[in-house]
Amino acid sequence: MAALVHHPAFSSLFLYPSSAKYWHCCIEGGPRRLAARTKPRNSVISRTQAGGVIMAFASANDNGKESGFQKGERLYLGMDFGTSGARYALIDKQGTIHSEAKREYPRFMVTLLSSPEMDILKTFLKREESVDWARSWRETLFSLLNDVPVHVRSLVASISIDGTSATTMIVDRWMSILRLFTCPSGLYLFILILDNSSTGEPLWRPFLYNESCPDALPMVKAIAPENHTVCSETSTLCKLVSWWNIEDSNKESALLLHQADWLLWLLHGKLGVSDYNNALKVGYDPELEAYPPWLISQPYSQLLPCVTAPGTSIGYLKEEISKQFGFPNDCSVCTGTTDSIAAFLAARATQPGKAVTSLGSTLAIKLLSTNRIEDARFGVYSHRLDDKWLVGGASNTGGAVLKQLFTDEQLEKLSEQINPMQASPLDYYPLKAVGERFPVADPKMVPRLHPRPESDVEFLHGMLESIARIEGKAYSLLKDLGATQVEEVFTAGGGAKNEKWTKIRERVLGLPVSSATQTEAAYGAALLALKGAQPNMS
Ligand SMILES: Nc1ncnc2c1ncn2[C@@H]1O[C@H](COP(=O)(O)OP(=O)(O)O)[C@@H](O)[C@H]1O
Ligand SMILES: O=C(CO)[C@H](O)[C@H](O)COP(=O)(O)O
Repeated sequence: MAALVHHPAFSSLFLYPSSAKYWHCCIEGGPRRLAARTKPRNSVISRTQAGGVIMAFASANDNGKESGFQKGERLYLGMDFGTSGARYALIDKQGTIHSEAKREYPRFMVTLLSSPEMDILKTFLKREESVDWARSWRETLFSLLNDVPVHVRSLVASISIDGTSATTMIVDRWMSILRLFTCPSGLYLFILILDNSSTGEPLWRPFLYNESCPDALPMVKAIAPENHTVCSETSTLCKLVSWWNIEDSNKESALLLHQADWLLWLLHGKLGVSDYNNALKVGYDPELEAYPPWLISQPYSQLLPCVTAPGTSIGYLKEEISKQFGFPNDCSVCTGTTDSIAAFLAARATQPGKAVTSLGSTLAIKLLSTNRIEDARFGVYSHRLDDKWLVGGASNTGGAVLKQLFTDEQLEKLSEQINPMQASPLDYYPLKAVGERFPVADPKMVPRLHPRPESDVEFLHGMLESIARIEGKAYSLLKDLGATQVEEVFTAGGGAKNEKWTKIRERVLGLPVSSATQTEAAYGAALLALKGAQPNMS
């Protein structure tokens, strides 16, 4: 579909794709702020009207600057767009946190209008409506920018963002304008003018991190090396091929971006830039620092973004945004990474053998290894971290299953009654839905959550211990595949605060397990912003 605009001056016909052709939005309310705090130096704590939200503002001295900053000191903003919500952390060059906040994603529901394409999408989605994730993430991004205390915004030197891995967006690279001219001879002349003012607007709904595209797997396996990372139904490449096979228009102007890439584009305005962590699952080779020939030779390779290292400065914050929010003109925007890599960076583990388990909505494992391991049969792949490799994978087990069964308060109260030194006899495979990615790559794996005992304490104990056993199997698998032997595990994510779970995991893994000093991925993203600001600082 296109919108037609007649321009009397030229009697020209402007044709441009109307980006709203699919969606009719009904809004359920903006991003709900969960919590925010600024480094409590002479802080004033106040409770907002929304109830349950603590806003802590660092007291400002007379000239409105936060007390305690050296002249010329700068701050670095990291944002984490995780599975259930988004957070920011604002740090200084020593890594001290000066402000942080988190928000839940608003659920903007969209009703799929009927059209030939929509019938395809409805069968694809298997439902009549969907969450407008692009709108939700965009609103949350600007709400979080607005949560940064006004009096420190002018100190922000750089921004970076991490997102969920393999969350894939197909966006419009440019506006294509077809111009019709009437010639003196009465002939019509169509001229296609590709206007490279990038729209960046989604051409399709995002494919989320754990979404499977089994239809594309045979085609991907036919071109990629055996057991390559992309040979998984949830890989970014499978999502791209699935879209390519379904969509019959827009291919010439389409571009693939990951969730973090697209959010960063909203800030820097340069479309088509990614990082080698996010690009891993579309087939980018971080060792070659290039897309491999078997991928470049495919017709859809034209959609692939260019790739650079995480924490690379791409450009300055768009002028209209710096003006609107009061960020400085020299605030740079840097490439990001994935949420579990950001969690690893936050833990600041630098020696091979150290590992980070992210106990968020999912269970993501990252073991620092001197050698690269890759085997899609088990959902194992390696992300590059400078000159080493983060070997691991992401299971669909984790906090999202616990959230279905218990509130955070119940988790806290029930966990207090667990004896972590006693093994639970219950053997579950906690999944929210059918399908597992790692350490068993089985898209048909069925959740096992029964039998449920009378006691909720025993039930939770069984859940926590079963997830710990999956974690243990994962680390044993990495060892069997030749990764550096794990010596110590740090924990990130919402589960890191559960001390009883930590002790259960220590017993099951037979390893020292501790909560990372910084457990939020947003802190890792802030370290990337700090890294990206170094050149500007010199
Ligand atoms: N006390 C607790 N014990 C275990 N898990 C917890 C506890 N509190 C919260 N969680 C879990 O942490 C998860 C949220 O962690 P978070 O890192 O914010 O997730 P994500 O970033 O993946 O959305 C929730 O799924 C919740 O069930
Ligand atoms: O589970 C996830 C969402 O939280 C992601 O899959 C997780 O980020 C693991 O992917 P990667 O190892 O590429 O970071």
